[in-house]
Amino acid sequence: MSFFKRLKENVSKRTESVTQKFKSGLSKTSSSLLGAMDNVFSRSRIDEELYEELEDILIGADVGVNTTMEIVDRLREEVKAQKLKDPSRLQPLLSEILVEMLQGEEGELSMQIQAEGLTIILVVGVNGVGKTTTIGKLAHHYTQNGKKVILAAGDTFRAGAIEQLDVWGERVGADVIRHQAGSDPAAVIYDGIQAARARGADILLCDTAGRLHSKVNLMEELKKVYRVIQREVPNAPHETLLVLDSTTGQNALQQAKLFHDATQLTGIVLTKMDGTAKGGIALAIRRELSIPVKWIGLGEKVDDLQPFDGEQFVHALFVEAIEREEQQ
Ligand SMILES: Nc1nc2c(ncn2[C@@H]2O[C@H](COP(=O)(O)OP(=O)(O)OP(=O)(O)O)[C@@H](O)[C@H]2O)c(=O)[nH]1
Repeated sequence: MSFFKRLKENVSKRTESVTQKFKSGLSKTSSSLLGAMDNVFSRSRIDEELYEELEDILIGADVGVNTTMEIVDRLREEVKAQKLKDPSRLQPLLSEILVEMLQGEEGELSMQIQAEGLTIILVVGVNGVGKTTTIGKLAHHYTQNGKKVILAAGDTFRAGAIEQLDVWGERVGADVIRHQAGSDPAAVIYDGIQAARARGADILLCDTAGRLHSKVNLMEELKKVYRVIQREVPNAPHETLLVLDSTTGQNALQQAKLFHDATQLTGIVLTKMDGTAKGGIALAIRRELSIPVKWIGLGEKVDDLQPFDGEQFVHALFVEAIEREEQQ
C-alpha cells in the first residue's frame, strides 16, 4: 500500500472534527509549502538542484537548517536505496520521513495525568505567547473529560492576566485561586495547591508571569514557584509545559533553552499555528530540543488546542497532494 494511502487510513481512525481542525489550522503553511514543492517535484529529474531547491523551501518554512539537512540527507539515502528516478515519487517519501521524525518514543506525547490524587501542571512562557488562553483551553479539555480543575493565577505581573483567567474559569467551570496584582506568585501557587487538596480537585493548572515588575530574574522566580510545588506535592509538577508562539520562528528555540535551564520542561505547546505560513517550526522544535511538542494551537476557539499528532500534522500539510494521488 502506498504511504499516502496508509497515512490517510491512519488519520481516518481519529475523529473527522480533529482532522478538520488540523487541516484548517495548518492551511497557511500547507498552501505555501505545497505550491513551492509542486514546482520541485514536477522537475524532470532528481539531481543536486532539486535537493537544493527543496532545502530552500524547508528553511523558508522555518524547519531550521540542521533539521532541513537531516531531512534532505534521509531523502537522498532513500532515493539511492530505492533507486528512484522520478521526482514525482518524492512527495510521499518526504511525508514518510517527516512522520517518522515527528513521532516520539512510545507514550512520550501523553500527559502525565495521575490516576489518583492531584496532578499539577505548571505553564510557563514569555508574555503574549498565549499562555493564559492555553490554560483556559486545557481546563476545558480536562473538565470535558470529567476532571475537577482548579486554576492558579500565578501571573501576578499583569492584572489583566488574572481577570482573563477568571473569565476562563467561569467559562469552563473551574475555580480560580487569585491574589491581587503584584503579589508573590509562589504564594498564589501555594494557595492553589491547598485549595485543590481541600476541594478534591484532580488537576491544578498554574499560570505564571512572562515578565516581571522588579529586577528579580524571571527565571529565579520560576525556580521558586517550581520549588514550592516540589516541596508540597511529591513528584510534582507532573507536567511543566512551555508555551511557544509559532509565529516567532527560530527565536522560539532560544526561549525553550532558557526556560529549560530554570525548570525541567516536560512538553511544549505550540500556539498560533493557524496564524503562520511557517509551521515547519514544529519540526525544528521536535528535532533540535529533547522536549516533545504535546499540544498545538490551531485557532482561538476553546477546542482549537489539540494534542499534537505527527500523522495528522503531515496529512494536513500535504492533503491536496494526497487527494491528487488518489484521483490518479
Ligand atoms: N489564532 C490563534 N490565536 C491564539 C492562539 N493561542 C492564543 N491566541 C491568542 O493570542 C493572544 C495572546 O494570548 P494570551 O493567552 O493573552 O497570552 P499570554 O501568554 O497569557 O500573555 P500574558 O498574559 O501577557 O503573558 C490572545 O489574543 C489569544 O486569543 C492560537 O492557537 N491561535
